[in-house]
Amino acid sequence: MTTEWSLQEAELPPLHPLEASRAAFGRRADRPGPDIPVTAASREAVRIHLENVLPALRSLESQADRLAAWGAELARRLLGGQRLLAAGNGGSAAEAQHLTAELVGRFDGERVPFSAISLHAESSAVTAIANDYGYAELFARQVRAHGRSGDILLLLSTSGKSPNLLRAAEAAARLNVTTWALTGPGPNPLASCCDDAVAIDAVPANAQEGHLIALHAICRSFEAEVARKGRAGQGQEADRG
Ligand SMILES: O=C(CO)[C@@H](O)[C@H](O)[C@H](O)[C@H](O)COP(=O)(O)O
Repeated sequence: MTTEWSLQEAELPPLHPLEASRAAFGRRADRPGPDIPVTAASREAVRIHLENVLPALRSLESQADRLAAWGAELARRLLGGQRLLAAGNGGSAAEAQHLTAELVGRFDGERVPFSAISLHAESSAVTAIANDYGYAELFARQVRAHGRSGDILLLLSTSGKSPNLLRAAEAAARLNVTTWALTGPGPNPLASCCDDAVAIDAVPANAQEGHLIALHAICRSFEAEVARKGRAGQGQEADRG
């Protein structure tokens, strides 16, 4: 802050506590919501949505060990030079991309980058494949291009029925690429045809929110395993002197 600016600030009259809160948060602190009318239907829709977050969380909690196992296994594979491929449609595409960004960039601390690709984010390949081979082939073709034996393919879907994800799982199986499905309520075709699945027992939008929590949980386990392997490696180095 420059001296000039600090002088100007000091000259301002002190804000009333309510005004200060308004300035900080952009709305009046004595009201629960924005200064626009809210209908009973809107309020009820929001209440129900928030209420439906809990079943998604409970469903995730009951599958915590599987999420921990996925994170640890993902760490072992990526540390061994394998790759994560991920895909989804719409909101699930955004979730998949969130995970690959955590792995290529970083999640919660400094570490090496890992190989992870969101297949739907390859815009030129996506438009070309959809245009030339049809939307159902979108991910299967990319799995055949990028997938190597021992890689992991994570497929995200609320319905578990999207044909392009089902075809991708089939293509992966032929290449010995491990398939994991993160879906809405099971049973569903995608969860059934993948090697392993976490199916969240909640309405679709809330299941989709649950997917982000699941991905971050996987990242926690992933980083714990990466750190554990790092410490074990350092121990071996020290033993060798
Ligand atoms: O985000 C949402 C709904 O929350 C939508 O964009 C949704 O992801 C799209 O309709 C998808 O095409 C649905 O595909 P899927 O989850 O059933 O595989």
